[in-house]
Amino acid sequence: MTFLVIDIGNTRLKWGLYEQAHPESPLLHQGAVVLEDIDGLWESAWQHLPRPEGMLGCVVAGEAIKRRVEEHLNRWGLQPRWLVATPRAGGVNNGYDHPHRLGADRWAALVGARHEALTQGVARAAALVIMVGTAVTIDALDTQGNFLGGAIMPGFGLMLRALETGTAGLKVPMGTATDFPTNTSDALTSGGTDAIAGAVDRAYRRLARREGCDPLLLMSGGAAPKLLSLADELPVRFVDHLIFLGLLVLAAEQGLGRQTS
Ligand SMILES: Nc1ncnc2c1ncn2[C@@H]1O[C@H](COP(=O)(O)OP(=O)(O)O)[C@@H](O)[C@H]1O
Ligand SMILES: CC(C)(COP(=O)(O)O)[C@@H](O)C(=O)NCCC(=O)O
Ligand SMILES: [K+]
Repeated sequence: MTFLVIDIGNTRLKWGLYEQAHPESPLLHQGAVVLEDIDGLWESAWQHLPRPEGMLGCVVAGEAIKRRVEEHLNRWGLQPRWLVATPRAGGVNNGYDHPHRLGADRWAALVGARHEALTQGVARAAALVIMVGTAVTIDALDTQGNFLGGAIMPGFGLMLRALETGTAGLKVPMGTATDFPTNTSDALTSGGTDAIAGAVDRAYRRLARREGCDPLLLMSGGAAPKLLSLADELPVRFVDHLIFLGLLVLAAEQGLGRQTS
């Protein structure tokens, strides 16, 4: 069999085709498209895949996008299943005031992170989960797998666009992050990088203090490579497929391996 996982964010749809609905399953095929190109997803990629026997997805991009993807899934006769955050699943307790209002992508990433943390040994099982996409989220898991809460801030693109539209003098090309920027492009890129890195640093220290140990620091998302330099200061691990991993853990738990259409 094969099992499809989908992560639809506010910028891109990411998909992965796995051998089975299981966290240790091999990844067979994967791809990503920006939301503007979603209508071509069947012709460009999915029609060439072996038909998945089941799927689980998370979507934070809204109903219209979700329905367009469901039309593609229908061509396989595949019943769409979209994750909603719950009070407890995949070994994680959801501490959000209204658990179901937590973004499904954050929920999947937390479940994936908990799975990662446990495979590293209980002493280091607290984790900080950073997703760097359209927005940046910084979510904390304690040593027991309780999601304590987490912050949302604008991602690189949103920060730059806000500065561009809100000022007259900041319409410049992308720059490079440096310690002491000496031109507008570098100043903007450095500002965005420091804003995110500084927020991560604060959250990391806060969680370490609370849990009395060094948390696992996991970073994922399309723009995570822009924060590579953070590894000079913090023990950050870049993980490619944290959301896919969480979706597989949850799919296995829900017995979605063999869905009927
Ligand atoms: N081909 C690409 N098209 C658009 N953004 C890209 C691309 N490659 C990397 N990125 C970066 O990744 C970010 C989107 O990351 P992603 O995790 O897909 O976000 P989301 O889950 O919010 O859709 C963009 O803001 C951009 O910085
Ligand atoms: C925080 C998010 C906008 C992140 O979206 P992304 O950057 O992945 O496109 C998304 O997880 C969301 O809409 N969450 C719902 C609100 C919440 O989590 O509190
Ligand atoms: K995301």
